[in-house]
Order: sequence, then C-alpha cells, then structure tokens
Amino acid sequence: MSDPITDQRLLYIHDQLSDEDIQREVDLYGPLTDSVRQLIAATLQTEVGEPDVRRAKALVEEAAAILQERAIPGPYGVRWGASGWKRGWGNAADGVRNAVAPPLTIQTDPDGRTWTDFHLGPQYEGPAGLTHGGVSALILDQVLGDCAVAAGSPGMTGTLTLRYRKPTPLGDLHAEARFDRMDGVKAIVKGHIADAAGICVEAEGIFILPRWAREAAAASTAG
Ligand SMILES: CCCCCCCC(=O)SCCNC(=O)CCNC(=O)[C@H](O)C(C)(C)COP(=O)(O)OP(=O)(O)OC[C@H]1O[C@@H](n2cnc3c(N)ncnc32)[C@H](O)[C@@H]1OP(=O)(O)O
Repeated sequence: MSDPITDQRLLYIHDQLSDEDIQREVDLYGPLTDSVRQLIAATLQTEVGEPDVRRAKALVEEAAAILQERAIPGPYGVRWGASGWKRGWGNAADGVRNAVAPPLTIQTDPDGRTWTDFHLGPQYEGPAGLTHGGVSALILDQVLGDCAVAAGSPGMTGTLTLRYRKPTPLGDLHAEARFDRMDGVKAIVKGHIADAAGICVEAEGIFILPRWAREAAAASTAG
C-alpha cells in the first residue's frame, strides 16, 4: 500500500536543470498556461452559436491530445535546479504551468511583509459577481504560507482561520501577510485580502513543518 508521506517526499525532486534551461521552460510553458487561462474565461463567457461551440470543443480536444502524447503520469511536485531555482509549477495558487492558478506573483519586502496584487476573472465567482470564499482561502493560504517561508519557518498549513468581513469583488485585489510569532514548532502568520475600499477577508494561519521534516533537519544538523 502506498504511504502518503513517502509519496510526498518522492515529489520533491532535485533535477539539476540549469537556469538557462529553466528560463527556456518558463518562456515556453508560461504563454501556454496564459492561453489556457484565456480559454477557461472564454468557455464561461462565450455566446457564439452551437456550430462554433462544437468546433471549439474539437480544437480543444486536439490540443489536449497533442500535449498528452508525452506527459508525466501524476502531479508535478516541487523541483529544484542546479542553482536552487525552485519550481512549484503545479501549485494551484501560483504555479507557472497551472492554468487554474489566478496566477499570483508573490513578493516579500525586506521587512518580511509578503504581498501580491492580482486579478480574479469570472472563473473565480462564488456568489453572483463576487469571489468564491474558497478561492479567498486558497490565496490567503499561499500568501501566508510564503510569509512563513520568508520568515525562515516553512511548513504545511495546520490551521487556517478566516473572517469574511465584507463581500470580496472579482477584479483587482491585494493580499498581504506578516509573520506574527513562533509558538514552539508552530509559525503564526496573519494577513488579509483587500479591494480598493478596504479589507474583505482577514486570516490567521498556523504553519508546521511536518514531524518527518523536523526529524530530518535535526539529524542533518547533528550529523
Ligand atoms: C511554499 C509554501 C506555501 C504553502 C502554501 C500552501 C500550503 C498548503 O496548502 S499545505 C496543505 C494543507 N495542509 C495539510 O495537508 C497538512 C496536513 N497535516 C499534516 O501534515 C500534519 O498534521 C501537520 C504537519 C500539520 C502536523 O503534524 P506533526 O508535525 O506530526 O504534528 P505534531 O508533531 O503532532 O504536533 C506539533 C505541534 O503542532 C500542533 N498541531 C498539530 N497539528 C495541528 C494543526 N492541524 N493545527 C494547529 N496545530 C497543530 C500540535 O498540537 C503540536 O503543538 P505543541 O508543540 O504546542 O504540542
């Protein structure tokens, strides 16, 4: 029987790709992902006639068949190149090769504030015309998680607590996070999503490096 922790560890891959090769992949797959993102919005918004819908469907299936001719069998995982360039390209919030990702470009200021300005299109709708609450959670999970990484305390999300203060529109939004404190092995991070008029969703996250990773880190320090 497969063990989820072993499965997860196998998906952290050091493939030693050079920066030049990684940049070539960014330049190749980034625009493909953007095109698929446009396709997702167009699929939702189109009002063309039935023949055009059927023609578009056939073209999409042809494109999928081309891409599937040679493909990895499962998740992308997290990969590192020779220089340490990290590629979490399957990540649902900011993966370079994931058209489901809004995408987010997350930045960290020298004072540790982690933030992103981003745009949510119609495919992220929950209540009519508004952002789906689960999408807000996805974004805050990522921004708070990256903030924990920037603070030197990376971890899996143990608990994410949200307070939806006012409806979050679609369109241009801002999210940010600040490291709050350590509580033993738990990193506590706080943040929010805001529109131009102010805070829509507040969040507090508890990030914990899994026990197996803590033990591996302790063993490598001791060794
Ligand atoms: C680049 C990174 C950005 C990442 C952004 C995206 C992040 C994600 O989406 S991660 C995916 C969602 N999260 C998960 O799937 C996590 C699933 N859970 C787990 O893997 C584990 O339960 C994990 C890692 C949270 C804790 O496991 P483990 O390290 O074995 O915990 P354990 O040693 O028992 O407990 C350590 C401490 O944490 C506390 N704790 C354990 N679980 C939780 C929890 N879920 N919430 C809060 N505290 C917890 C314990 O009480 C203990 O506290 P104390 O030291 O004060 O006694």
